[in-house]
Amino acid sequence: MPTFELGPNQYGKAETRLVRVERAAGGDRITDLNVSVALRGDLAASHLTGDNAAVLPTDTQKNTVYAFAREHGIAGAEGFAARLAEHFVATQPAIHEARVSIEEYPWSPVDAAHTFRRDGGEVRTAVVHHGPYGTQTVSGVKGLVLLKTTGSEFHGYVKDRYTTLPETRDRILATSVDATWRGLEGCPDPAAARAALVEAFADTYSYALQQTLFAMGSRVLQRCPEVVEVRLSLPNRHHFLVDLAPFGLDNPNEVYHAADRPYGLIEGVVRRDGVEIPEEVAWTF
Ligand SMILES: O=c1[nH]c(=O)c2[nH]c(=O)[nH]c2[nH]1
Repeated sequence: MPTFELGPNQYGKAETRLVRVERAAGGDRITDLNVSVALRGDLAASHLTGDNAAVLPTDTQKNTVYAFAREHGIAGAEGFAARLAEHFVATQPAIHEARVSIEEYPWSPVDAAHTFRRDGGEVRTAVVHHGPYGTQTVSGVKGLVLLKTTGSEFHGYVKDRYTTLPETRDRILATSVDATWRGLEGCPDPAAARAALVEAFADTYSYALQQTLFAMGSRVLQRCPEVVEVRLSLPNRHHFLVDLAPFGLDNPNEVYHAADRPYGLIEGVVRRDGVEIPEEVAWTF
């Protein structure tokens, strides 16, 4: 008779959508979040026998997210996530670790009163793990789309019998930045890190997206002294010059085909030298 055992497990309310309005005479402000809670602890009984004595319902977790937004405000995704994570561990004897992941959707005011415009597809991210190891915060940005029309070359690469790509001394460089960064203590300023990414993409003369990746990660480390590690995932959004010769037209770097796939995917981690970086807490299955 085969026997089975329960492996790692976690549970929680995923994707609680929360919009908070701060009403003010000078113009309202909104915070638009997608909050996911995951809890770990002594939860085997629920899985093995259906004994829910240690289970804080996911519905209650969702209510806690809304109640905390009212009681404590939000004041930054990282702080809000940490407050929630600490609450679940502090108040539930069976819960030893909590992870709160937040996606924040940025909105800009279109007037000085109460109308807003969603800022493209860009998302801010914050993930807080809280447990016996303390509190670890990983901040980030997803879908930050950047493009430069020049200042990018690509040549000198390996050529074999399958290579058709022409070398270029002038190309469009475009990407959609997914980045995370973490610090040794406290939570680094997410706006400063984001600004550093954009600035380095813009002012780095690029011979490869790989080089731009390192420059972007390095700039975050320069600008944010608390950050020890930056992870970047950069799809190369290829823009191919269209051959207009069949129509009797030249194409002096003007008309491009923006290909959506396949795309090169350049990924890497940039770390601060000589600093002991604590192992990242990441729950996986
Ligand atoms: O910046 C680039 N890096 C590459 O590795 C690569 N490969 C490719 O086909 N184009 C590019 N561009």
